[in-house]
Amino acid sequence: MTETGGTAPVLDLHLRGLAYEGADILGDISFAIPRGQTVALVGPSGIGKSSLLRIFAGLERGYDGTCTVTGRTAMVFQEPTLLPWRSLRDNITIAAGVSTDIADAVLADVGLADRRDAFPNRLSLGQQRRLSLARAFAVRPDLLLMDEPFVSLDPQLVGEMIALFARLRDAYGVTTVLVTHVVEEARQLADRILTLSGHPARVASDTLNTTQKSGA
Ligand SMILES: Nc1ncnc2c1ncn2[C@@H]1O[C@H](COP(=O)(O)OP(=O)(O)OP(=O)(O)O)[C@@H](O)[C@H]1O
Repeated sequence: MTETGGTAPVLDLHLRGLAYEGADILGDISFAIPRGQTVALVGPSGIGKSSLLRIFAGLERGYDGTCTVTGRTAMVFQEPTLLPWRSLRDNITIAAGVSTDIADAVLADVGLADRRDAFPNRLSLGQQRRLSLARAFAVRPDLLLMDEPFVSLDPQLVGEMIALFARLRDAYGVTTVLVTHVVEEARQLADRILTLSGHPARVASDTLNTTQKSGA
């Protein structure tokens, strides 16, 4: 999945620091992510993984440094954050530039084509997660940010979601940052594993993953 090919990185980070209420959370962290790469961001609870993801998403402004993202971002959260009063299709078309045709195509991609007029509260947890993935892919993001997207699912569903994500990522060729505390998920999905540690957090290791199972 890694395509460096001389193009500008999708993400270029030069962070000098992020503090909340006077407490230094993130320190000096610099790296770039080439187009097409899947990066797993790992580290202990509370280290600042979600904070870093929020910086990438443009949701966190109070940091020192620069973060340049080339193109569109989409985010998949731990919880699906769906709009219960809108149909599945309308949950997807709410994003700017997403037509009903695109919504229907992406719903078919995740196996929910026949449920497009249903409401999210009629879906199983697994279906809700699939809808959440569909919504993110529908905007054709240049950078997909996923914050523990497979948490609190049973092991069979985790396996299905990992396979679905890998299939969509390969089909759409999207660059991804996946926050996870599950080492096996990182090994299965990532081209590269960035580990945060310390207070304030820095990159403790940045390694290419040679054990990735293709197609998950
Ligand atoms: N808006 C905020 N205001 C104050 N402190 C915050 C805020 N957001 C996060 N923190 C603190 O910053 C630190 C890093 O939080 P963050 O959620 O980024 O960690 P994390 O590595 O994603 O943790 P986890 O794996 O448990 O989700 C934690 O100590 C957290 O309590």
